[in-house]
Amino acid sequence: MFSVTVWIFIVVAVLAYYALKPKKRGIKLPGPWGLPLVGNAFQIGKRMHITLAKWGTKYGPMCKVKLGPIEVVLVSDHQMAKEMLALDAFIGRTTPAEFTLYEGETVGIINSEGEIWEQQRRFVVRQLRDFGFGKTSMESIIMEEVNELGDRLASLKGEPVSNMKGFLSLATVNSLWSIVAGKRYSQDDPKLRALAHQLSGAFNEAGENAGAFFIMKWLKHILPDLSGYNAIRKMFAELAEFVGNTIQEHKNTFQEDSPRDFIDVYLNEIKSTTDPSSSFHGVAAEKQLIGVVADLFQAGADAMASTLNWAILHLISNPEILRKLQVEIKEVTGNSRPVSFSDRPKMPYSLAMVNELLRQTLAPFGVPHSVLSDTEYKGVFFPKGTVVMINLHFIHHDPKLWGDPENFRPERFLSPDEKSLVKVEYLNPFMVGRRQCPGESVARDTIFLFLVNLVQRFDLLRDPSSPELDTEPEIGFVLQPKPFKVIFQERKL
Ligand code: HEM
Repeated sequence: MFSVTVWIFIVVAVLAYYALKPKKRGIKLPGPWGLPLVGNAFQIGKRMHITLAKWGTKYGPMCKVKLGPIEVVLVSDHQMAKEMLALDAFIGRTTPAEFTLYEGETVGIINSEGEIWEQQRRFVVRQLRDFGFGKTSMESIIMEEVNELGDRLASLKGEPVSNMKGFLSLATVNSLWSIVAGKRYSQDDPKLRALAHQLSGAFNEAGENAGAFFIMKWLKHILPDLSGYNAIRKMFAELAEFVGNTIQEHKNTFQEDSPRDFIDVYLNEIKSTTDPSSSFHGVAAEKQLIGVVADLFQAGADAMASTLNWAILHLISNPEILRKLQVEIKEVTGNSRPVSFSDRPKMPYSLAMVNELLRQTLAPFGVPHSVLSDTEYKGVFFPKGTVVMINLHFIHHDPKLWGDPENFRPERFLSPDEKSLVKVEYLNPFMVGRRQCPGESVARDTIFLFLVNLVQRFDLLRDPSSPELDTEPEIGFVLQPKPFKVIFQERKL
């Protein structure tokens, strides 16, 4: 045991150390007071987007929130968000190592930074923009899924559907899988169900159960099962193995001069890369490919299915919107053919509907950013590593910008005569700046084609035996509709 003198010496030494240690400049911003270790976790509660919307109003365009021990700068002003995300200093990522594909290794786009991110992102943006392998176009791939989904819904002959999201997930995973891996399944094939679970469902389940762990990562050492840590690592290991096997199958049948899909084009890029410093060089690049494929599914498949699921719920809650869509579709196609991409310029109401759906904001804060190097913005000092979150749901529901944000009203994106679409600069569901979602056009194209073609073929009705419809989102990281039932009644066109 130490003597009293030694104790006094230790205490004085520790106090002197902290007193004399050079102070790192903190972030000087207003914000709610938090507890040590857990920060504002208890004040935030289960509906984080609602609490952070209140703080956005109370503390202004930039404030400081503590998620566990992590200080986060919350940006609640669209103009500021736009300016900040255009600056190189703010495009870092902050995803904890435990939540990445290979714990602590940088692969793919979403969680990478620097050269790897630049190279992988540039490649993906180019491939998604110039999409087309052989004779396959993006439109034909999406329409194949739209038509099969329509046939499946028609075969129910008016039976209420209680798992609309399930139907939509199979269709959107199938279309992304066709783009990425050149293969589609029948939508009732159990192999597709397994694929959808592996590529996006398991990620959501593991993520939803790990909310507390995300904030308090030390939980993994004491409660690896209960905290969700083990489930997350298992999910990533299975995902990497699954995508790795698909890539191996491609390598076995690969023909350099006739790429069939995204994976083949990527394998070609690896083959032609001679620069050893490139992330496309050699065997290591195959890990990058696994990371990129995993990113495309985790970022894309569920977001599209969930947005369409919201569309169905809003259509049965607002039959007037359904009618307006059907009128526009009839005017453009005469209902004698399906709607195609080329019809879009003549369909302002349908495009406004897509915008209004995206305004609902599935991921209320997008994907958090981090500061790459000490920097100053608007007189505020941001130390390297500061986490920055955009209060996107708040911006998309700020009464000062939208007037009646609580109403679902596609007309807000139309000119007063409702004949043309109006660009609204504070609608940014795909975020802005250098990290802006590279899947925006795939997402918009997919949502548009599914929505208008389903609405052309069916009347959507609420199930009279179901309780009142509720358009408040379910509690969770991602804002999903609460369970509902819908009846698809085929129209006589
Ligand atoms: C409704 C559909 C979608 C929405 C609302 C959406 C939204 C977003 C948002 C908010 C971000 C974060 C941007 C940032 O960090 O500032 C993002 C990133 C990303 N999205 Fe999407 N997305 C959708 C669909 C897709 C699709 C279909 C794909 C792929 C085909 C995709 C691929 C990605 C990727 C790879 C990133 C990471 C970009 C980077 O870190 O550089 N997304 N998305």
